[in-house]
Amino acid sequence: MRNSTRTKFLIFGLVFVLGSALFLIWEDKLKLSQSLKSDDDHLLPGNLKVSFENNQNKKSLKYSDPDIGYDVPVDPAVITRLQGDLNFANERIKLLEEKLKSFEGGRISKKYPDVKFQNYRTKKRILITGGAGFVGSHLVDKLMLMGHEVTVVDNFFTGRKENVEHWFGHPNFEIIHQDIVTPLFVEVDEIYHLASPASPPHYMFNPVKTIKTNTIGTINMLGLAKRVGAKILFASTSEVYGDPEVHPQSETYWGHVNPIGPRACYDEAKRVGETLCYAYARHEKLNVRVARIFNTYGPRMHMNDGRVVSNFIIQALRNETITVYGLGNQTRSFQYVSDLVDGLMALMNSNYTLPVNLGNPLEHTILEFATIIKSLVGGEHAMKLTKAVEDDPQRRKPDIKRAKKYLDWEPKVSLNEGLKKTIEYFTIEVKRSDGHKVT
Ligand SMILES: O=C(O)[C@H]1O[C@H](OP(=O)(O)OP(=O)(O)OC[C@H]2O[C@@H](n3ccc(=O)[nH]c3=O)[C@H](O)[C@@H]2O)[C@H](O)[C@@H](O)[C@@H]1O
Repeated sequence: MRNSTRTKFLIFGLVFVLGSALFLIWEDKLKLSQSLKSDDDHLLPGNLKVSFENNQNKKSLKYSDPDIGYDVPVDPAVITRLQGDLNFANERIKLLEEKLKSFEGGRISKKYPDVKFQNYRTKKRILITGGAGFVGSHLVDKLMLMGHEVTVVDNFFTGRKENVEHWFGHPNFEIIHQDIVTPLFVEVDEIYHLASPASPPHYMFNPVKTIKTNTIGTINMLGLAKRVGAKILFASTSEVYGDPEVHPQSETYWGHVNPIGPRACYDEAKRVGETLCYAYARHEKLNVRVARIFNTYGPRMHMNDGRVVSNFIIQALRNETITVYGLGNQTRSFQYVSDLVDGLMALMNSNYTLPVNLGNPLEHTILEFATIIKSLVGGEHAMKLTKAVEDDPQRRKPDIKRAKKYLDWEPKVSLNEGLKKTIEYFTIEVKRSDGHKVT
Protein backbone atom coordinates (compact mmCIF):
# COMPACT_ATOMS: atom_id res chain seq x y z
CA MET A 1 0.00 0.00 0.00
CA ARG A 2 2.68 2.29 1.07
CA ASN A 3 4.65 1.53 -2.13
CA SER A 4 1.66 2.09 -4.44
CA THR A 5 0.93 5.45 -2.73
CA ARG A 6 4.61 6.47 -3.22
CA THR A 7 4.40 5.44 -6.91
CA LYS A 8 1.19 7.49 -7.35
CA PHE A 9 2.89 10.51 -5.80
CA LEU A 10 5.92 10.05 -8.06
CA ILE A 11 3.73 9.79 -11.19
CA PHE A 12 1.72 12.82 -10.07
CA GLY A 13 4.93 14.80 -9.44
CA LEU A 14 6.36 13.82 -12.83
CA VAL A 15 3.15 14.85 -14.63
CA PHE A 16 3.20 18.17 -12.72
CA VAL A 17 6.83 18.93 -13.65
CA LEU A 18 6.29 17.97 -17.31
CA GLY A 19 3.07 20.02 -17.42
CA SER A 20 4.81 23.07 -15.97
CA ALA A 21 7.65 22.75 -18.48
CA LEU A 22 5.21 22.53 -21.39
CA PHE A 23 3.29 25.53 -20.01
CA LEU A 24 6.48 27.61 -19.75
CA ILE A 25 7.49 26.79 -23.31
CA TRP A 26 3.99 27.67 -24.57
CA GLU A 27 4.04 30.92 -22.58
CA ASP A 28 7.44 31.86 -24.03
CA LYS A 29 6.20 31.26 -27.54
CA LEU A 30 3.11 33.31 -26.82
CA LYS A 31 5.22 36.22 -25.49
CA LEU A 32 7.43 36.04 -28.54
CA SER A 33 4.60 36.21 -30.99
CA GLN A 34 3.01 39.02 -28.94
CA SER A 35 6.28 40.97 -28.91
CA LEU A 36 6.57 40.60 -32.64
CA LYS A 37 2.99 41.64 -33.16
CA SER A 38 3.39 44.63 -30.86
CA ASP A 39 5.99 45.86 -33.36
CA ASP A 40 8.16 47.06 -30.50
CA ASP A 41 11.77 45.94 -30.97
CA HIS A 42 12.63 46.76 -27.33
CA LEU A 43 10.54 43.73 -26.25
CA LEU A 44 12.58 41.28 -28.27
CA PRO A 45 14.17 38.84 -25.82
CA GLY A 46 17.99 38.81 -25.73
CA ASN A 47 18.32 35.19 -26.76
CA LEU A 48 16.51 35.66 -30.07
CA LYS A 49 18.54 35.25 -33.17
CA VAL A 50 17.28 37.15 -36.15
CA SER A 51 17.74 35.24 -39.37
CA PHE A 52 16.37 36.79 -42.47
CA GLU A 53 15.31 33.68 -44.30
CA ASN A 54 13.18 33.96 -47.34
CA ASN A 55 10.78 31.12 -47.18
CA GLN A 56 8.15 31.36 -49.92
CA ASN A 57 8.58 35.10 -49.76
CA LYS A 58 8.06 35.09 -45.97
CA LYS A 59 10.75 36.10 -43.52
CA SER A 60 11.19 34.28 -40.20
CA LEU A 61 12.75 34.65 -36.75
CA LYS A 62 14.49 31.84 -34.85
CA TYR A 63 15.59 31.12 -31.30
CA SER A 64 19.33 30.93 -31.04
CA ASP A 65 19.07 27.77 -28.89
CA PRO A 66 20.31 24.99 -31.19
CA ASP A 67 18.04 22.33 -29.58
CA ILE A 68 14.71 24.11 -29.92
CA GLY A 69 14.02 25.79 -33.23
CA TYR A 70 10.92 27.90 -33.88
CA ASP A 71 10.05 29.46 -37.13
CA VAL A 72 7.79 32.32 -36.24
CA PRO A 73 6.29 34.30 -39.11
CA VAL A 74 7.01 37.99 -38.70
CA ASP A 75 5.90 41.22 -40.29
CA PRO A 76 8.57 42.24 -42.92
CA ALA A 77 8.18 45.84 -41.68
CA VAL A 78 9.69 44.77 -38.34
CA ILE A 79 12.70 43.31 -40.11
CA THR A 80 13.12 46.43 -42.22
CA ARG A 81 13.02 48.50 -39.05
CA LEU A 82 15.50 46.23 -37.32
CA GLN A 83 17.81 46.48 -40.30
CA GLY A 84 17.49 50.28 -40.20
CA ASP A 85 18.26 50.32 -36.48
CA LEU A 86 21.26 48.08 -37.01
CA ASN A 87 22.64 50.35 -39.75
CA PHE A 88 22.06 53.39 -37.55
CA ALA A 89 23.89 51.72 -34.64
CA ASN A 90 26.81 50.78 -36.90
CA GLU A 91 27.09 54.36 -38.13
CA ARG A 92 27.09 55.64 -34.53
CA ILE A 93 29.82 53.16 -33.61
CA LYS A 94 31.91 54.31 -36.57
CA LEU A 95 31.48 57.96 -35.56
CA LEU A 96 32.39 57.24 -31.94
CA GLU A 97 35.46 55.27 -33.05
CA GLU A 98 36.59 58.23 -35.19
CA LYS A 99 36.02 60.64 -32.29
CA LEU A 100 38.04 58.39 -30.01
CA LYS A 101 40.85 58.25 -32.56
CA SER A 102 41.00 62.06 -32.88
CA PHE A 103 40.87 62.42 -29.12
CA GLU A 104 43.78 60.01 -28.73
CA GLY A 105 45.64 61.76 -31.57
CA GLY A 106 45.16 65.19 -30.03
CA ARG A 107 45.72 64.39 -26.40
CA ILE A 108 47.37 61.15 -25.70
CA SER A 109 49.73 60.24 -28.49
CA LYS A 110 50.50 63.84 -29.67
CA LYS A 111 54.07 64.29 -30.87
CA TYR A 112 55.91 67.39 -29.65
CA PRO A 113 59.22 68.75 -30.87
CA ASP A 114 62.13 67.43 -28.77
CA VAL A 115 62.49 69.50 -25.65
CA LYS A 116 65.79 69.74 -23.76
CA PHE A 117 65.88 68.46 -20.19
CA GLN A 118 66.38 71.06 -17.48
CA ASN A 119 66.77 70.16 -13.82
CA TYR A 120 64.94 71.98 -11.03
CA ARG A 121 67.82 74.44 -10.64
CA THR A 122 68.16 75.40 -14.31
CA LYS A 123 64.49 75.20 -15.34
CA LYS A 124 62.88 78.64 -15.37
CA ARG A 125 59.19 79.53 -15.13
CA ILE A 126 58.62 82.14 -17.82
CA LEU A 127 55.58 84.28 -18.51
CA ILE A 128 55.14 85.73 -22.02
CA THR A 129 52.43 88.36 -22.38
CA GLY A 130 51.21 88.41 -25.98
CA GLY A 131 52.77 84.96 -26.38
CA ALA A 132 50.26 83.90 -29.07
CA GLY A 133 51.26 86.81 -31.30
CA PHE A 134 53.79 87.00 -34.13
CA VAL A 135 56.97 87.67 -32.11
CA GLY A 136 55.69 86.10 -28.87
CA SER A 137 54.98 82.70 -30.44
CA HIS A 138 58.53 82.44 -31.88
CA LEU A 139 59.90 83.26 -28.43
CA VAL A 140 57.62 80.57 -26.94
CA ASP A 141 59.08 78.00 -29.36
CA LYS A 142 62.66 78.84 -28.47
CA LEU A 143 62.11 78.79 -24.70
CA MET A 144 60.04 75.60 -24.85
CA LEU A 145 62.74 73.82 -26.89
CA MET A 146 65.24 74.87 -24.22
CA GLY A 147 63.11 72.98 -21.67
CA HIS A 148 61.70 75.88 -19.66
CA GLU A 149 58.16 76.15 -18.31
CA VAL A 150 56.29 78.69 -20.42
CA THR A 151 53.02 80.41 -19.58
CA VAL A 152 51.38 82.50 -22.29
CA VAL A 153 48.83 85.16 -21.50
CA ASP A 154 46.98 86.64 -24.48
CA ASN A 155 43.66 88.36 -25.13
CA PHE A 156 43.74 87.17 -28.79
CA PHE A 157 43.08 90.62 -30.24
CA THR A 158 45.93 90.11 -32.68
CA GLY A 159 47.39 86.87 -31.27
CA ARG A 160 46.16 83.51 -32.56
CA LYS A 161 45.87 80.16 -30.85
CA GLU A 162 47.18 78.40 -33.96
CA ASN A 163 50.56 80.12 -33.46
CA VAL A 164 51.15 78.05 -30.32
CA GLU A 165 48.73 75.12 -30.74
CA HIS A 166 51.62 72.71 -31.37
CA TRP A 167 52.42 73.04 -27.63
CA PHE A 168 48.88 72.46 -26.35
CA GLY A 169 48.87 69.67 -23.79
CA HIS A 170 52.65 69.74 -23.23
CA PRO A 171 53.41 69.57 -19.49
CA ASN A 172 55.76 72.60 -19.71
CA PHE A 173 53.21 74.78 -21.51
CA GLU A 174 50.21 76.73 -20.30
CA ILE A 175 47.98 79.31 -21.97
CA ILE A 176 45.78 81.85 -20.21
CA HIS A 177 43.09 83.75 -22.13
CA GLN A 178 43.17 87.09 -20.35
CA ASP A 179 43.67 90.77 -21.00
CA ILE A 180 46.64 92.06 -18.97
CA VAL A 181 44.69 95.23 -18.19
CA THR A 182 43.25 92.93 -15.49
CA PRO A 183 45.86 91.87 -12.88
CA LEU A 184 47.30 88.39 -13.17
CA PHE A 185 48.57 86.17 -10.37
CA VAL A 186 51.14 83.56 -11.37
CA GLU A 187 54.44 82.41 -9.90
CA VAL A 188 57.25 83.04 -12.40
CA ASP A 189 60.97 83.81 -12.57
CA GLU A 190 60.98 85.90 -15.76
CA ILE A 191 58.43 87.97 -17.66
CA TYR A 192 58.68 88.88 -21.33
CA HIS A 193 56.08 91.63 -21.59
CA LEU A 194 55.21 91.82 -25.30
CA ALA A 195 51.42 92.28 -25.19
CA SER A 196 50.23 95.16 -27.37
CA PRO A 197 48.86 95.60 -30.85
CA ALA A 198 51.92 96.55 -32.94
CA SER A 199 50.99 97.32 -36.53
CA PRO A 200 49.80 100.90 -37.19
CA PRO A 201 46.26 99.88 -38.34
CA HIS A 202 45.87 97.61 -35.31
CA TYR A 203 47.14 100.05 -32.68
CA MET A 204 45.10 102.90 -34.21
CA PHE A 205 41.96 100.71 -34.31
CA ASN A 206 41.27 101.41 -30.64
CA PRO A 207 43.76 104.07 -29.46
CA VAL A 208 42.50 104.21 -25.87
CA LYS A 209 42.80 100.43 -25.56
CA THR A 210 46.39 100.60 -26.93
CA ILE A 211 47.23 103.20 -24.26
CA LYS A 212 45.61 101.10 -21.51
CA THR A 213 47.49 97.95 -22.56
CA ASN A 214 50.86 99.70 -22.47
CA THR A 215 50.23 101.69 -19.29
CA ILE A 216 47.78 99.84 -17.00
CA GLY A 217 48.87 96.49 -18.47
CA THR A 218 52.51 97.38 -17.89
CA ILE A 219 51.81 98.51 -14.30
CA ASN A 220 50.12 95.14 -13.71
CA MET A 221 53.11 93.23 -15.08
CA LEU A 222 55.62 95.35 -13.14
CA GLY A 223 53.51 94.81 -10.00
CA LEU A 224 53.54 91.07 -10.64
CA ALA A 225 57.33 91.10 -11.17
CA LYS A 226 57.75 92.98 -7.89
CA ARG A 227 55.47 90.59 -5.96
CA VAL A 228 57.16 87.40 -7.15
CA GLY A 229 60.70 88.84 -7.53
CA ALA A 230 60.84 88.17 -11.28
CA LYS A 231 63.04 89.81 -13.88
CA ILE A 232 60.95 91.68 -16.50
CA LEU A 233 61.67 92.62 -20.12
CA PHE A 234 59.48 95.31 -21.69
CA ALA A 235 59.03 95.26 -25.46
CA SER A 236 59.39 98.90 -26.45
CA THR A 237 59.74 100.16 -30.01
CA SER A 238 61.74 102.28 -32.40
CA GLU A 239 58.59 104.41 -32.55
CA VAL A 240 59.71 106.07 -29.30
CA TYR A 241 62.10 108.01 -31.60
CA GLY A 242 59.07 109.29 -33.58
CA ASP A 243 60.02 110.93 -36.88
CA PRO A 244 63.71 111.12 -35.93
CA GLU A 245 66.00 114.09 -36.46
CA VAL A 246 69.03 111.98 -35.61
CA HIS A 247 70.17 109.24 -37.93
CA PRO A 248 70.82 106.40 -37.28
CA GLN A 249 68.96 106.28 -33.98
CA SER A 250 70.99 105.42 -30.90
CA GLU A 251 69.49 104.77 -27.48
CA THR A 252 70.73 108.12 -26.18
CA TYR A 253 68.46 110.01 -28.60
CA TRP A 254 65.28 111.20 -26.84
CA GLY A 255 63.11 111.18 -29.91
CA HIS A 256 60.78 113.41 -31.87
CA VAL A 257 57.19 112.32 -31.27
CA ASN A 258 54.00 114.23 -32.00
CA PRO A 259 52.12 113.74 -28.70
CA ILE A 260 48.69 114.38 -30.23
CA GLY A 261 49.03 112.69 -33.64
CA PRO A 262 47.33 109.43 -34.73
CA ARG A 263 50.44 107.34 -33.85
CA ALA A 264 50.74 108.89 -30.37
CA CYS A 265 48.54 106.22 -28.74
CA TYR A 266 51.34 103.75 -29.43
CA ASP A 267 54.47 105.92 -29.39
CA GLU A 268 53.60 107.80 -26.21
CA ALA A 269 52.14 104.74 -24.47
CA LYS A 270 55.40 102.86 -25.14
CA ARG A 271 57.37 105.86 -23.84
CA VAL A 272 55.27 105.83 -20.64
CA GLY A 273 55.83 102.05 -20.49
CA GLU A 274 59.59 102.68 -20.45
CA THR A 275 59.16 105.44 -17.82
CA LEU A 276 57.20 103.01 -15.62
CA CYS A 277 59.93 100.37 -15.94
CA TYR A 278 62.62 102.76 -14.69
CA ALA A 279 60.36 104.16 -11.95
CA TYR A 280 59.92 100.60 -10.63
CA ALA A 281 63.65 99.92 -11.09
CA ARG A 282 64.62 103.02 -9.10
CA HIS A 283 62.03 102.88 -6.36
CA GLU A 284 61.24 99.19 -6.06
CA LYS A 285 64.68 97.82 -7.04
CA LEU A 286 63.03 95.87 -9.84
CA ASN A 287 65.28 94.06 -12.31
CA VAL A 288 64.13 95.50 -15.68
CA ARG A 289 65.20 95.17 -19.33
CA VAL A 290 63.94 97.41 -22.15
CA ALA A 291 64.19 96.35 -25.82
CA ARG A 292 63.53 98.98 -28.49
CA ILE A 293 62.37 96.78 -31.34
CA PHE A 294 62.78 97.96 -34.95
CA ASN A 295 60.70 96.73 -37.92
CA THR A 296 60.49 92.94 -37.76
CA TYR A 297 59.08 90.43 -40.24
CA GLY A 298 58.73 86.67 -40.70
CA PRO A 299 56.28 83.76 -40.70
CA ARG A 300 53.18 84.09 -38.48
CA MET A 301 52.79 87.79 -39.27
CA HIS A 302 49.08 88.53 -39.36
CA MET A 303 47.63 88.49 -42.91
CA ASN A 304 45.62 91.65 -42.26
CA ASP A 305 48.33 93.29 -40.26
CA GLY A 306 48.58 96.19 -42.74
CA ARG A 307 52.36 96.42 -42.37
CA VAL A 308 54.52 96.94 -45.39
CA VAL A 309 56.02 93.42 -45.46
CA SER A 310 52.73 91.54 -45.30
CA ASN A 311 50.96 94.03 -47.62
CA PHE A 312 53.60 93.92 -50.36
CA ILE A 313 54.06 90.14 -50.29
CA ILE A 314 50.31 89.43 -50.33
CA GLN A 315 49.71 91.96 -53.11
CA ALA A 316 52.50 90.42 -55.20
CA LEU A 317 51.24 86.87 -54.61
CA ARG A 318 47.71 87.86 -55.64
CA ASN A 319 48.94 89.84 -58.63
CA GLU A 320 47.46 93.00 -57.21
CA THR A 321 48.86 96.53 -57.46
CA ILE A 322 51.56 97.22 -54.87
CA THR A 323 50.54 100.21 -52.75
CA VAL A 324 53.38 102.55 -51.82
CA TYR A 325 52.30 105.23 -49.33
CA GLY A 326 53.61 108.70 -50.19
CA LEU A 327 56.60 108.95 -52.53
CA GLY A 328 58.18 105.76 -51.22
CA ASN A 329 61.47 107.48 -50.35
CA GLN A 330 60.91 107.00 -46.59
CA THR A 331 63.30 104.35 -45.23
CA ARG A 332 63.08 101.33 -42.95
CA SER A 333 65.52 98.64 -41.78
CA PHE A 334 64.03 95.15 -41.52
CA GLN A 335 65.10 92.35 -39.19
CA TYR A 336 64.07 88.71 -39.37
CA VAL A 337 62.07 87.43 -36.41
CA SER A 338 64.61 84.78 -35.28
CA ASP A 339 67.26 87.49 -34.91
CA LEU A 340 64.90 89.49 -32.73
CA VAL A 341 64.11 86.45 -30.54
CA ASP A 342 67.85 85.84 -30.03
CA GLY A 343 68.29 89.51 -29.13
CA LEU A 344 65.42 89.48 -26.62
CA MET A 345 66.84 86.42 -24.87
CA ALA A 346 70.36 87.83 -24.87
CA LEU A 347 69.04 91.01 -23.27
CA MET A 348 67.03 89.14 -20.62
CA ASN A 349 70.07 87.04 -19.73
CA SER A 350 72.47 90.00 -19.62
CA ASN A 351 73.13 92.34 -16.72
CA TYR A 352 72.45 95.39 -18.88
CA THR A 353 69.50 97.43 -17.61
CA LEU A 354 69.31 100.46 -19.94
CA PRO A 355 67.26 100.39 -23.21
CA VAL A 356 68.80 98.46 -26.11
CA ASN A 357 67.96 98.79 -29.83
CA LEU A 358 67.23 95.46 -31.51
CA GLY A 359 67.09 95.80 -35.28
CA ASN A 360 68.90 95.19 -38.54
CA PRO A 361 70.83 98.29 -39.65
CA LEU A 362 70.48 97.49 -43.37
CA GLU A 363 68.36 100.42 -44.60
CA HIS A 364 66.14 100.56 -47.72
CA THR A 365 63.67 103.03 -49.13
CA ILE A 366 60.13 101.63 -49.36
CA LEU A 367 60.35 101.85 -53.17
CA GLU A 368 63.53 99.73 -53.14
CA PHE A 369 61.83 97.32 -50.80
CA ALA A 370 58.86 96.98 -53.18
CA THR A 371 61.27 96.14 -56.01
CA ILE A 372 63.04 93.50 -53.88
CA ILE A 373 59.72 91.79 -53.06
CA LYS A 374 58.54 91.96 -56.67
CA SER A 375 61.69 90.24 -57.88
CA LEU A 376 61.54 87.54 -55.18
CA VAL A 377 57.88 86.71 -55.79
CA GLY A 378 58.31 86.89 -59.58
CA GLY A 379 55.80 88.05 -62.19
CA GLU A 380 54.80 91.49 -63.32
CA HIS A 381 53.26 93.72 -60.68
CA ALA A 382 52.00 97.23 -61.05
CA MET A 383 53.01 99.73 -58.39
CA LYS A 384 50.98 102.74 -57.30
CA LEU A 385 51.98 105.75 -55.18
CA THR A 386 49.10 106.55 -52.83
CA LYS A 387 48.38 109.20 -50.20
CA ALA A 388 51.12 109.59 -47.58
CA VAL A 389 50.40 108.46 -44.03
CA GLU A 390 50.15 111.17 -41.36
CA ASP A 391 53.24 111.44 -39.11
CA ASP A 392 54.93 108.57 -40.99
CA PRO A 393 58.59 108.50 -39.81
CA GLN A 394 60.75 109.41 -42.81
CA ARG A 395 63.99 107.66 -41.86
CA ARG A 396 64.63 104.75 -39.56
CA LYS A 397 67.79 102.79 -38.93
CA PRO A 398 69.02 101.39 -35.64
CA ASP A 399 72.41 102.07 -34.18
CA ILE A 400 73.20 98.68 -32.65
CA LYS A 401 76.58 99.39 -31.01
CA ARG A 402 75.06 98.89 -27.57
CA ALA A 403 73.61 95.49 -28.43
CA LYS A 404 76.92 94.39 -29.93
CA LYS A 405 78.92 95.57 -26.91
CA TYR A 406 76.71 94.43 -24.03
CA LEU A 407 74.81 91.49 -25.52
CA ASP A 408 77.31 90.31 -28.10
CA TRP A 409 74.34 90.33 -30.46
CA GLU A 410 73.89 91.31 -34.08
CA PRO A 411 71.45 90.10 -36.76
CA LYS A 412 72.48 87.03 -38.76
CA VAL A 413 69.68 86.47 -41.27
CA SER A 414 70.01 88.29 -44.61
CA LEU A 415 67.01 90.12 -46.08
CA ASN A 416 66.96 87.71 -49.02
CA GLU A 417 66.94 84.61 -46.83
CA GLY A 418 64.36 86.00 -44.41
CA LEU A 419 62.04 87.24 -47.16
CA LYS A 420 62.14 83.86 -48.93
CA LYS A 421 60.93 82.12 -45.76
CA THR A 422 58.27 84.77 -45.25
CA ILE A 423 57.06 84.49 -48.86
CA GLU A 424 56.81 80.68 -48.43
CA TYR A 425 54.65 81.22 -45.35
CA PHE A 426 52.39 83.77 -47.02
CA THR A 427 52.01 81.61 -50.14
CA ILE A 428 50.29 78.98 -47.96
CA GLU A 429 48.30 81.56 -46.00
CA VAL A 430 47.02 83.24 -49.19
CA LYS A 431 45.99 79.87 -50.69
CA ARG A 432 44.19 78.99 -47.47
CA SER A 433 42.37 82.28 -47.21
CA ASP A 434 41.40 82.18 -50.89
CA GLY A 435 39.81 78.77 -50.30
CA HIS A 436 42.41 76.66 -52.15
CA LYS A 437 43.45 73.27 -50.90
CA VAL A 438 46.87 73.36 -49.19
CA THR A 439 48.91 70.17 -49.42
O1 LIG B 1 59.01 98.22 -36.02
C1 LIG B 1 58.99 99.38 -35.68
O2 LIG B 1 59.98 100.03 -35.50
C2 LIG B 1 57.67 99.98 -35.42
O3 LIG B 1 57.16 100.53 -36.59
C3 LIG B 1 56.36 99.83 -37.41
O4 LIG B 1 55.58 100.82 -38.00
P1 LIG B 1 56.00 101.23 -39.45
O5 LIG B 1 57.46 101.38 -39.63
O6 LIG B 1 55.19 102.39 -39.84
O7 LIG B 1 55.61 99.90 -40.20
P2 LIG B 1 54.81 99.61 -41.52
O8 LIG B 1 53.35 99.77 -41.33
O9 LIG B 1 55.27 98.28 -41.95
O10 LIG B 1 55.25 100.73 -42.55
C4 LIG B 1 56.56 100.84 -43.01
C5 LIG B 1 56.58 101.85 -44.13
O11 LIG B 1 55.96 101.32 -45.27
C6 LIG B 1 54.91 102.16 -45.71
N1 LIG B 1 53.84 101.32 -46.27
C7 LIG B 1 53.14 100.46 -45.48
C8 LIG B 1 52.18 99.64 -46.02
C9 LIG B 1 51.88 99.71 -47.36
O12 LIG B 1 51.01 99.00 -47.92
N2 LIG B 1 52.60 100.57 -48.12
C10 LIG B 1 53.56 101.37 -47.62
O13 LIG B 1 54.19 102.14 -48.35
C11 LIG B 1 54.50 102.98 -44.51
O14 LIG B 1 53.93 104.18 -44.87
C12 LIG B 1 55.83 103.14 -43.81
O15 LIG B 1 56.52 104.22 -44.33
C13 LIG B 1 55.54 98.77 -36.74
O16 LIG B 1 54.27 98.69 -37.23
C14 LIG B 1 55.51 98.95 -35.27
O17 LIG B 1 54.88 97.90 -34.63
C15 LIG B 1 56.87 98.96 -34.75
O18 LIG B 1 56.88 99.23 -33.39
